[in-house]
Amino acid sequence: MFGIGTRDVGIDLGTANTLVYVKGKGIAVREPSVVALQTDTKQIVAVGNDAKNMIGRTPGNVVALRPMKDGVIADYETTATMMKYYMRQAQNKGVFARKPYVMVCVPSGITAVEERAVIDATRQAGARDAYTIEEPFAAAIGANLPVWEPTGSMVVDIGGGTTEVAIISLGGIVTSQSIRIAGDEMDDAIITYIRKNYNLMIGDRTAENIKMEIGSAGDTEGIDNMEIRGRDLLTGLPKTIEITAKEISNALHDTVYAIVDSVKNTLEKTPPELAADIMDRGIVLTGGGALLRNLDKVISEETKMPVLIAENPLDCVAIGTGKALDHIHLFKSKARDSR
Ligand SMILES: Nc1ncnc2c1ncn2[C@@H]1O[C@H](COP(=O)(O)OP(=O)(O)OP(=O)(O)O)[C@@H](O)[C@H]1O
Repeated sequence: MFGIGTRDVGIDLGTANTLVYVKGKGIAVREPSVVALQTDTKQIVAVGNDAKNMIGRTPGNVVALRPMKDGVIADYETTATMMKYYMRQAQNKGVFARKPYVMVCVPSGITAVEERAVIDATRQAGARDAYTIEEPFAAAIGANLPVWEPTGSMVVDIGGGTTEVAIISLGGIVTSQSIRIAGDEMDDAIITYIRKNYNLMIGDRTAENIKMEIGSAGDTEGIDNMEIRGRDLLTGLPKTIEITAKEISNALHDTVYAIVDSVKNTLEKTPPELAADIMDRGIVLTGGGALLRNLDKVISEETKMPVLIAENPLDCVAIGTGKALDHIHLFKSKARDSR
C-alpha cells in the first residue's frame, strides 16, 4: 500500500544488542551495540563484536562505548553511525535495491523527545522513512502471541537497559510498565557485591560472564563455583578469587525483585477478563534477561501464574519489529499524529 517491498527492515536498537531484520529474509545482523572511536578525531575504529572485545582494554586515544543507555539514545551521532554501519552490513548481504522503510523499536516509557531522536537517527542512517513500535508489542509479535485478537497476552521483555511489561489485546497495549532495570543492572549489582565483599574490582564483561555462567534468580543447586579475576583494590595487583552461585544469587536479589514487582504491578492493573486469558496462556518472557536461570520460576511463584520463556528470546523484538512492517499503515498514521 505504501510501496513496501521485501527490502524494508526492522531494527531492534537495543542497549546491549542491535539486530536488523530484513523483510522476507529474517535477521541479517546481530551485533552488540558498541562502537570504538578515536577520542580526538571521533573516527570509528571498530563496531559491534570487535568493539565489544575492546571494552575496558582500549589505549588512551581510543574509547569503546555503548551509545544506547536504558533503552534510549545516549550519544546521538554514534548511534546514527552505528545504525548506518549495520544497515549497510545488511545491504552488503545483497538485500536493498533502494532506501528502505525502517521500523525501530522503542521502550514504552520513552518521551517524545527521545522518540524523535530515534526517528531522526534512523533517517540519518539512510532510512527512506522511519517508524517506531513499542518494544513489548514487538516482543509479543515476535513471540507469536495473538496480539491482534480480542484476548489478553502478557509479555515481559528483559533487555540490557529496560524491562518492559505489557498486557496486549486487539492490536494495542492495554496496560504497561517500563522500568530502567534489567541485565545491565544485574551486572552492576555483581560488580558492587564483589567490590564490597572482596575488595576486588572487576570489569563489565567479567560481570556479564559471571551472570551468564553461574547467575540464578533463585535456587542455585547444582551450579558450580566460578574463579574470577580482577584488580585487588588494596594492593592494586591482579587477583583471582572463587565465588559461589549462592553469592551471585544474593547479589542479584534486588534487581530480580524489582522486575517481579513490576510484573505484579502490571497484573494488578489488568482488567479481569484479560487476567483470565493470561492465566490460561501464561506470562511470556522475552529478551536476553529471560535466560537468567530460574527467573521464570521466581516470577511464576510470586505471581501464581504460569510463565514461559519464548523461543529464541533474544530475537523476539527484532522479529516482531520486522513483522510489524506488514502493518506499517497503523504505525504511519501514529507517526503523522506525533509530528
Ligand atoms: N544466558 C543469559 N543469562 C542472563 N542474562 C543474559 C543471558 N544472555 C544474555 N543476557 C543478558 O541479556 C541482556 C541483553 O538482552 P537483549 O539483547 O534482549 O537486550 P537489548 O534489546 O539490547 O536491551 P534493551 O531492550 O534494554 O534496549 C544483557 O544484559 C545480557 O547480559
